[in-house]
Order: sequence, then C-alpha cells, then structure tokens
Amino acid sequence: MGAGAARVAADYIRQRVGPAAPAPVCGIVLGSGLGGLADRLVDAVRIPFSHVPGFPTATVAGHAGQLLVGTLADRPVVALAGRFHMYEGHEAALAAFPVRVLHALGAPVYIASNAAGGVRRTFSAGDLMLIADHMNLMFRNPLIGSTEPGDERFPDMSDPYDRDLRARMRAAAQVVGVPLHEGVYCGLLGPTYETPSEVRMLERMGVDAVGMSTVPEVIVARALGMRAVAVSCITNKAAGLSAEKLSHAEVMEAGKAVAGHFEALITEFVRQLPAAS
Ligand SMILES: O=P(O)(O)O[C@@H]1C[C@H](O)[C@@H](CO)O1
Ligand code: HPA
Repeated sequence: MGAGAARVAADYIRQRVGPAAPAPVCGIVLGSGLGGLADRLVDAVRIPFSHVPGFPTATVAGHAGQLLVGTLADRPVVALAGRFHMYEGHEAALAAFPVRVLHALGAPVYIASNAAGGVRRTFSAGDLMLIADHMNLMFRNPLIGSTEPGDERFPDMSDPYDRDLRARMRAAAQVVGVPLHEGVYCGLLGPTYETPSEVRMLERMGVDAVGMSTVPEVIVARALGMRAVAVSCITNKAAGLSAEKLSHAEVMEAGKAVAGHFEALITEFVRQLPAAS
C-alpha cells in the first residue's frame, strides 16, 4: 500500500469533493470513542471507508469508518472517524495507509488520537495525554519492504512527535482550559488487553500509556516528512492497576465522556495551526 495506491485514493477523494477544495492544513485520525469531533466539521463531505480505493472496511465498534473533508475552526481539514488496526488482520503498511492518503491530499501535519490504558499510576479515566514519544512493541514496521521513491528509507525517529506542534498543543490546552499531561505511548498488537505483569513491565520501561494503534501511522508520517502530533485519551487504568476488568464498551464510554475536552483541544490547535506548517 504505497504512494501509487495513495494517489489513486486521493484522486477519488478530490473527485468527490470537487477540484476547488483547498489543500487540508492537517489530517486527523479519531480513535475509539473520539469520533464525535467529526460532527464539528462544517460543510463536510462524508465518504464511507468502503468507497475509498484501497481502504478496507472498519470493523471495530466505535470507529464509524468515514473519511470527512470539511472545515474545522474555518481551516480545511481531512478527518478519519476510525482507523485500521493490525489486530484486525491488517499488515502494518495497511494500518498506516490512511496517512499516505492524507499526505497525497497535501496535508503537511498529521494529528493522531487514540484511546489508551493509563500505565502511569496517577492517570485515571478521562485524562488526556500528549504523546511525547512512543515505543514500538508491535514488533512490526510499516516501512518493511517499502521501496517507495518518496519514502525516507531510514527515517530519523529522535523527534517523532514534533516539538513545535507539541508546544502548540500545550498552548491550545491552556487557551481552552483543558488539563493536558504528557508522556510515552507504547503500541502493542492487541487485541487482548495486557496482563498485570505486562503492565508492570511497561511501567518499568518508562511507558505512561498503552494502546494498539498510532505507532505505524506516525512512522509513515515521519517517512513522508509530515509533522506528527498525537493525543491519547486515557480511558482506563491499565490492567492490574485497578480492580476493574477492561472492556471495549468501557473504553468507548470513557472516550465519549472526555469528548468535550478532546474536541475543544483539537479545534483550538487547528485554529492556531500556521497555514504552511
Ligand atoms: O483506535 P484506538 O487506538 O483509539 O483504539 C483503542 C485500542 C483498541 O482498538 C481499542 C481497545 O478498546 O481501543
Ligand atoms: O488498557 C488498554 N490497553 C490497550 N489498549 C487500550 N485502549 C484503551 N485502553 C487500553
């Protein structure tokens, strides 16, 4: 799933929205329970994933499976309500394919969001965490085998979550009065949640939040030279850190409960995004 396929998908999307549509200032992927931001887009053209060439169908509850082209805070954006996970049976390259499409549509900035379990003991459901860095414990890389001409073959990952964009996200949080933590996200394959022993291991490794996505997407964004920024919604304490059993229903509920804060934060961030970033 490389640049050629992404161009085909982007051409289809452009044809759906019309040639006069401006290039997006960013592309946004909305994680589990966070799809409500899509309803904030104005004059949105909604395209089901199943219509976009190369996209599989979204199979996870809480992922609407729609690509939207519209404006947020008067800025042109593309948003994906839903994503593809490797635990759905997809290769890492396919999980990250939407980022290639966002790039082909001209988005210079990639904004990821996800639901995640809080490994940092002070985290509780409803906290938002700006991702400072990630660990790839999926042991898959979407660039394996890629010989795409536009791809950096050996991308630098010393600053995967762009320093300037993180500062802008912190500033946006202050403007809208939303508490924003910052920490390290670890991507695991899933779909099982972690065991308590795994969570203790992650804690010792320096992980603050654990989830099942985002990492392949950000790797591809970096390989394409896009600037990336990401926010985790802590939907639960990670396994073993509370007496609660984990369920996807609880994850979606917690995502919806924090939706107001999350949407205000991302909307303000997009409002402040420079035109050519
Ligand atoms: O797509 P995200 O990363 O937001 O979804 C998380 C990880 C799993 O897909 C699911 C587990 O409940 O939520
Ligand atoms: O506890 C979790 N672990 C992994 N992924 C998750 N997504 C939401 N919560 C979790």
